[in-house]
Amino acid sequence: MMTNVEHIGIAVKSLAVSNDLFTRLLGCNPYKSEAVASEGVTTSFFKINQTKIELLEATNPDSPIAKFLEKKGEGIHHIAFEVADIYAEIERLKGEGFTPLNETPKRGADNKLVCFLHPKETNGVLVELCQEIKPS
Ligand SMILES: CC[C@@H](C(=O)O)C(=O)SCCNC(=O)CCNC(=O)[C@H](O)C(C)(C)COP(=O)(O)OP(=O)(O)OC[C@H]1O[C@@H](n2cnc3c(N)ncnc32)[C@H](O)[C@@H]1OP(=O)(O)O
Ligand SMILES: [Co+2]
Repeated sequence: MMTNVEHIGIAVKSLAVSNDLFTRLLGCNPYKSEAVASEGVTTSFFKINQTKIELLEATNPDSPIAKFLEKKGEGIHHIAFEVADIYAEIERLKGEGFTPLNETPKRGADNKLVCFLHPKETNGVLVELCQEIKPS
């Protein structure tokens, strides 16, 4: 079950430039910056009440963010939905005819397990599912 929009991902050319821009825009500082090597990105996160914005900068030319910037330029890259049980949600979506890009959830930023759906299946919007990793 999807519970809420967990974050909106925005592809940027330069985190330094966009951190400054979003700090002035939102009136608050990013609360964390985190590199996720497996995705070829460095992120920074802003939070206003329950709304999270994830800025993403590419760390190598093969990164999905580098490709996106090349084709579409800076802008909204994905919408991430929080799910209660990512494994169950992947099975539910497969039953609805979707093909997750990664059937096995992978480690994302900000202590989350994540899974993506291709934008060609979802009206041109890259969808991310994410579930918080709880301490065992
Ligand atoms: C920080 C970790 C994590 C978190 O915890 O929050 C993240 O958010 S990581 C974010 C970066 N990682 C990903 O995006 C992983 C999932 N994405 C992918 O696997 C790929 O990007 C893709 C969606 C499969 C596309 O890859 P590929 O087919 O190799 O790229 P192309 O450049 O050839 O694009 C094909 C086609 O799709 C369009 N496209 C690509 N990305 C997007 C997008 N984000 N939104 C909308 N459309 C997208 C692209 O424009 C091409 O369209 P056409 O040119 O019309 O064919
Ligand atoms: Co994301």
